[in-house]
Amino acid sequence: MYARSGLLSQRSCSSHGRECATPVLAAQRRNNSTATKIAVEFDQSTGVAVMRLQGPPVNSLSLDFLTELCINVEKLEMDKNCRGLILTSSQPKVFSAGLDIMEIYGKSPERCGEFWRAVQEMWLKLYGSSMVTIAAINGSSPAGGCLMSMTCDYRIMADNPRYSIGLNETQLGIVAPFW
Ligand SMILES: CC/C=C\C/C=C\CCC/C=C/CC(=O)SCCNC(=O)CCNC(=O)[C@H](O)C(C)(C)COP(=O)(O)OP(=O)(O)OC[C@H]1O[C@@H](n2cnc3c(N)ncnc32)[C@H](O)[C@@H]1OP(=O)(O)O
Repeated sequence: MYARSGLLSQRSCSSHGRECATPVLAAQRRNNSTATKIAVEFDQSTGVAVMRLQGPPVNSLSLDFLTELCINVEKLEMDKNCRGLILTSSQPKVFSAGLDIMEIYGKSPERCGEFWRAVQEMWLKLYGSSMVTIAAINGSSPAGGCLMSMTCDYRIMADNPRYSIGLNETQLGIVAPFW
């Protein structure tokens, strides 16, 4: 979902010194899902977009989720009026539970490869963004959730002792591929 006044066209541009993505994007080619796991509100007057993660129950990062996230970041990146992006969660108590472990458990090497490429695409898009990016971490954010927030320029976390954040994935026997 991308809510703002006016239509967002997928044009090539170089405003604000940015090189924009080509109109046909890798993430878009991959996206078959119609469900919306990301809601974006763009405030024209401030130039700041708020991206809410709304994948129940815990915003786990599935291939569909990552694809939708990348498409939305790309769209905002192409909008010369958008200068800032706040990433936050609509789910109670959880920012993101990290990678959807069902996407890697018992899957073929090809499928795992596709999934890890999508993970890489996500953090490269956020880390390389020309927008000022802020993770408003309003819940727990283990492993891939922590990675996602680390790729933002700034992080602010809700002060609640029940919320945790960190790279705990080795406890599950998961080692990120060599990038
Ligand atoms: C620039 C950077 C370069 C390099 C970076 C280097 C390294 C980065 C590597 C990143 C790698 C990441 C790997 C991963 O992310 S693996 C996933 C790790 N995640 C976890 O271990 C989280 C486990 N979950 C929890 O701790 C809790 O669920 C949580 C605190 C998030 C929420 O707790 P709550 O009590 O609110 O809910 P639950 O009842 O526990 O869960 C609800 C249902 O959600 C399911 N669930 C939870 N987490 C996941 C997940 N990750 N994937 C899929 N499903 C998940 C859980 O099983 C429950 O399901 P049901 O039982 O209701 O069916």
